[in-house]
Amino acid sequence: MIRLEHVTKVYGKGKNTTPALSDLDLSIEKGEIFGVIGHSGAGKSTLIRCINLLERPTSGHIWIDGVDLTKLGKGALQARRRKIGMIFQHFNLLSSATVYDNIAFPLRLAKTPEKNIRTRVDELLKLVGLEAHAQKYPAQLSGGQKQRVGIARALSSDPDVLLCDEATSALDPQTTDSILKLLLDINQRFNLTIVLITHEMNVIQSICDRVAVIHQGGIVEQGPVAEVFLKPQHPITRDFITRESSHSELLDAVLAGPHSESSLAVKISFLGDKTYESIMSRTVRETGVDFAILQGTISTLKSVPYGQLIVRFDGAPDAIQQTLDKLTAKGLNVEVMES
Ligand SMILES: Nc1ncnc2c1ncn2[C@@H]1O[C@H](COP(=O)(O)OP(=O)(O)OP(=O)(O)O)[C@@H](O)[C@H]1O
Repeated sequence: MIRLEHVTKVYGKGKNTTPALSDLDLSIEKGEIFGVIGHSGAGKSTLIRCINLLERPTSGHIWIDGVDLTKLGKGALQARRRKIGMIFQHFNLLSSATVYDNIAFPLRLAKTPEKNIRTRVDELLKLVGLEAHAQKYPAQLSGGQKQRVGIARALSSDPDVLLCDEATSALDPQTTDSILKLLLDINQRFNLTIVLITHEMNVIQSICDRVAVIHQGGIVEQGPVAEVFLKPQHPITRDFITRESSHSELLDAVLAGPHSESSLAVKISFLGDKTYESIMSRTVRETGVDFAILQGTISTLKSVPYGQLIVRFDGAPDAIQQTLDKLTAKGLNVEVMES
């Protein structure tokens, strides 16, 4: 549905230029929630703003439903943009307008009759759970409520794509969860394609179907979220995932602590039903190695259970290797740790 082809963006002119995106290709399917994650300055905002041409690429093409946006004239681009909603980290609401008027704003711009506006705004207020706040001003709302207004406003012209620019970065964890749930609900109810950028892996983990990791203006890794979590290939991806799984200094200390020469620290990841099976105990019974649990976590990737166990195996090297092979053959992801 959305395709970025050889997109390059360089800010500035002459000697004073900053490269932001370099020959970037990306495909996003209709109805999916696609996350782009990267560190500060990686090019996330530039990328998402290129999708609706808020930022025009220096070169390359942006295709949406087979139409190259970079080739559209002003009027046609404006019409297409109306079908691409966007929400922002700092909400970008009109402070002097009520919640109702903020949501009505794009409809008034499009010269929609007031009667139709009322029906649509009432629907949207209900959808985002703000029926009781229609006449309030943004300053009277919490961050989460402001973002709900942002979402309602973005949906007012019934878009087929919603772009989310760090939409939860200014919110506390609990409010973040409620906004992510709302986005997931909207995606499922209306088959709306959602593209979000974030620097937080938990956002990707909670609602995304696929993820791309951006670094220095290029995509270094992408795939279904479960696949990328289980087998991260690029060091930047590993870094994001490790931090998310609370790979703490405490764990580093435990890994470096006293242990026998014959032991080996291993990270084992489980997905789906395997999370509940007693694969570990059955395997070590077969191979005769001992193990100590150093850390264990369980969470979900969207709604799929996902577990991670860091253990230290103790036994003959052959028996440990056999254990690792058996765990891998049983579908677990096994990664030997450094110390
Ligand atoms: N308007 C601009 N003019 C000049 N350089 C810019 C502009 N906007 C972004 N850049 C530069 O482009 C690069 C990518 O910036 P971008 O904002 O896209 O990254 P980001 O991943 O969104 O970062 P952050 O998470 O900090 O917002 C950075 O080097 C940044 O300094």
